Amino acid sequence: MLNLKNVSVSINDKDLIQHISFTVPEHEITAVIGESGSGKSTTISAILGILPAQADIQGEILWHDRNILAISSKERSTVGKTNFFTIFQDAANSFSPTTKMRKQLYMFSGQRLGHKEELFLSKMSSIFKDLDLSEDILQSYPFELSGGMLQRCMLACAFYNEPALLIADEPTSALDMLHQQEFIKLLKNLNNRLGTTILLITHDLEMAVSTAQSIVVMKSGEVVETGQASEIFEAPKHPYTKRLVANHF
Ligand SMILES: Nc1ncnc2c1ncn2[C@@H]1O[C@H](COP(=O)(O)OP(=O)(O)OP(=O)(O)O)[C@@H](O)[C@H]1O
Repeated sequence: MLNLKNVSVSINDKDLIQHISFTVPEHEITAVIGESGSGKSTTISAILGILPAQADIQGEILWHDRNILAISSKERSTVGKTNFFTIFQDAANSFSPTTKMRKQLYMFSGQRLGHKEELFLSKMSSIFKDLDLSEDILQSYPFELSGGMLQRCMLACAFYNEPALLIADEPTSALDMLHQQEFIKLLKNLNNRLGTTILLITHDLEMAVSTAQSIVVMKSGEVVETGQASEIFEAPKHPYTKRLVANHF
């Protein structure tokens, strides 16, 4: 479904990622792992079409066999809006501090799909129950909620949108261990229940192996290894992956 072929990004002649190729199979969870600066965020920005204006991008990003790098920015934005949903690292930064959660959650879900507020409230209320979130949250400002709650609110929007592809960019790095585990459980639940394809970006190999079916390992702007999570864990091939596995387990 999502297929990156030979994707390279440079800014002012500096190579950020080089000849990246990997596939994100439909209905599966794929994790991209790599140390800081390996090019994970650049890869996500390339998929979402949010690279800085001065960036030069080469290669193909195929969404259901359609190269989204070769279509107009208007078409691209429609493809993104109707198929992708992204959860970023720190949910607190995704919400405006001066607007109550009800309005913001509506904006990220019901409004995005053209739903009236009534429909939004009934659908969101059942999602809140599933995620064990109190409806009082709707009347709160973001600063009144914990990081874990805000991140779960973003996930509630993902459940609402039922995107074909959910991109989760280091979604648990601002959470403590307990909330990390809870969040990953909910992410798996979304994948199980709705068949949502998930691209999880993380620097945590342990989380990648326990969450994803496939893993893409990045280092210095390149993909050095891809494979089933069990293969990567049991028989890593690239020296960098071997080091990662040895250090984590
Ligand atoms: N706008 C930019 N201009 C120039 N260089 C950039 C820009 N954005 C990122 N880079 C460089 O590109 C490389 C890849 O960065 P990127 O943020 O994609 O890595 P990452 O794996 O996501 O790291 P992290 O886990 O720290 O977010 C790094 O060397 C970074 O300094």
